[in-house]
Amino acid sequence: MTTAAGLSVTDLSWAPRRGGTPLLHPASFEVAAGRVLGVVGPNGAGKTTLLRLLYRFHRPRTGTVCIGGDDIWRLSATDVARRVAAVLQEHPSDFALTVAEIVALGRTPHRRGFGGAAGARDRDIIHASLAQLDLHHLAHRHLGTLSGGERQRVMVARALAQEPRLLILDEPTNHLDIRHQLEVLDLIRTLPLTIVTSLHDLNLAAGVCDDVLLLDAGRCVGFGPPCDVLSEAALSGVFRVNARRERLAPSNTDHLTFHLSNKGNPQ
Ligand SMILES: Nc1ncnc2c1ncn2[C@@H]1O[C@H](COP(=O)(O)OP(=O)(O)OP(=O)(O)O)[C@@H](O)[C@H]1O
Repeated sequence: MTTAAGLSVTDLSWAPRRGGTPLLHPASFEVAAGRVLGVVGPNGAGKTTLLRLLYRFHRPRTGTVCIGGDDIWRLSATDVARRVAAVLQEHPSDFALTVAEIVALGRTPHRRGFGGAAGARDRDIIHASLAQLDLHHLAHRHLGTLSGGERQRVMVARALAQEPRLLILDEPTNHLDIRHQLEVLDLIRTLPLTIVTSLHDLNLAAGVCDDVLLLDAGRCVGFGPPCDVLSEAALSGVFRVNARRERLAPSNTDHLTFHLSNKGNPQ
């Protein structure tokens, strides 16, 4: 049984070239073990760049990323893979592998030596991961024959099979119909892991995340509970729209709506 690990980010910045313009300006924040952080912001704000730093794809220009108290650049790649799993927007192109084979790849960091045989525990975990994402009926299908939404669920199942302590998700609801969006978000809420997820849908972010981090042109301009960070003023400024927070009846919940500034604001 894995346990969630806290994430601690200190003065983290990144630029593609030494001396180049930073795509992420120094940012510091903490995510306590078991919490869900949503990363939001307009296209090109730096969400994917930040996530890539968290799963050790980019080496920081400045600062550190600590998971469970350890700097990820002081750990081996295998140790990082035992702590962090990432579900990315781009899917692997090994279309000839079956769904079960792709999910089994999630066990790789836990095997002794590459190519080590799967044991009973590996098989149990693969089975449970397929079940959690409702994939058993697709287990023997080749990835290349699946729809975009089915592939997305396979990638989440592979990440769960990795038994990470921190799960990174880049737009996990992409390609998913409303039912599967709700199922993946429900799963996110119930997993006993620390989760960092980018989300474009700000109402989904407000509904599923404990905290949100708002990025604008590579700068962290807000961090905290959704009701504080996703204010009308902040969203209107960052997304250059008129953002309104409205109260829905009869559910009595908040809902954000957006209008282009030059088109007036329906009352
Ligand atoms: N390796 C790179 N070299 C140069 N520019 C890059 C590199 N990676 C990202 N960028 C640029 O950095 C900016 C932020 O990109 P990023 O993918 O992090 O944004 P994002 O917030 O995830 O955007 P979206 O919502 O469109 O997915 C973009 O302008 C992008 O073109």
